[in-house]
Amino acid sequence: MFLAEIIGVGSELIYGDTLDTNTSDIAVSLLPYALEVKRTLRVADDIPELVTNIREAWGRSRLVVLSGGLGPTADDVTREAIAEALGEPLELDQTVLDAIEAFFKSRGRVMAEVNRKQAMKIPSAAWLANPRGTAPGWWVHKDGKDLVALPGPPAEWKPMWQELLPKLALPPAYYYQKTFKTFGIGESDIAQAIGELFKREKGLEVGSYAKPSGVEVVIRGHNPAAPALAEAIRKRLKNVWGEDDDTLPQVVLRKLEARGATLATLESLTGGMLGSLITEVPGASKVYLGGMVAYSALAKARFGVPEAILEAYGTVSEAAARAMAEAAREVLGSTHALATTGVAGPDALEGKPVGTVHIGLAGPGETKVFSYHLPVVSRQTLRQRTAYVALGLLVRELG
Ligand SMILES: NC(=O)c1ccc[n+]([C@@H]2O[C@H](COP(=O)(O)O)[C@@H](O)[C@H]2O)c1
Repeated sequence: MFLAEIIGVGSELIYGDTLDTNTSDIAVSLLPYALEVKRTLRVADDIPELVTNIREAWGRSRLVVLSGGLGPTADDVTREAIAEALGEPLELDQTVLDAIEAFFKSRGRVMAEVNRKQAMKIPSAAWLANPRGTAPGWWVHKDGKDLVALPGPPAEWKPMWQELLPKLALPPAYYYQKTFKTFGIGESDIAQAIGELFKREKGLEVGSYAKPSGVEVVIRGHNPAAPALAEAIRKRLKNVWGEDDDTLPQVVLRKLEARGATLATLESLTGGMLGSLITEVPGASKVYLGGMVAYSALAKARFGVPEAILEAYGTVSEAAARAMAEAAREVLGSTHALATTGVAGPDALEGKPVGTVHIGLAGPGETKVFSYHLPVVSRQTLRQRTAYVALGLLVRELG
């Protein structure tokens, strides 16, 4: 297998002003080829640092892809760094300069002098047109290898890259990937269940990843034995609610729709997150009647939670969660309802510690309440986790 390396360029990637998704998106796009991406880098807008890294990557790899640093300002130095690393001069291309000027004119603006540098390239590079921006990319094919420089904005580089990929004539390879999505079990239990099948060998990799919607198990690799391994792992996993691109809200809605059921929500702790997750799915209206955010005791009472329950047990209680789910089901006339209540912090509430969560699930038969002490990472993650747990519980209940 040949190596491919991907370098994200920009100080903003190092400090997190912009989260780097480009290097992994490019790595994923290379999976169907016989190239191995063993490292991706993020490098500051610093010529010496870039030159060193480009030289190293170019020395050992079949393909080097850079993203970012092709803008017009002083901190955009990818072109200069490639020129120095490959030992070639930068030359102005009048045709490209005219095209950049025309791009500005078409938007009723005048090209600034700084944009001139975007029309510079080294002799061995071919231009990659960028119809969505002013920064054209470069494609260098030299010594049987390729180096590609793409602009940073995804809306600009993605179509350019899609067009270029077939032209690079990269060696194709068999590739398989399967993701199993689980609910309600931890990573260590999953490792236990998978046992000796949890392997990492040449061209075959099993990984488990904790996500807000539960632990995901991924089987991937270029090895033709991958599908059989995935099948064997699937047999050992319990609580799988979906695969690959499935999302929890999607699966909830699909299952409810299949049985002609409808859903309502009454949210306190999650303040609308549950409704928001559900309504992300196109066609949610076929199943989701709606929901209410009842953050105060007053709102809970107005939506039909008996005041006596709130007074006797508090708003963060099993009894409140039960009454909330039943009230939602009653008020909207749905077959099913979910309710959330809990303490997101920073302080304890009603004598209950941060992380206390009660989820009410009302169905045509009975109402169930699930109570948790979720790990307190932050207010936001606790609330998000609660919304996903509520959906996971409903999926499990629906079978
Ligand atoms: N019944 C509920 O779930 C409910 C409603 C309002 C606030 N709270 C909690 O009370 C505490 C104080 O709330 P605020 O930080 O929104 O003022 C937080 O921990 C919050 O999560 C819980």
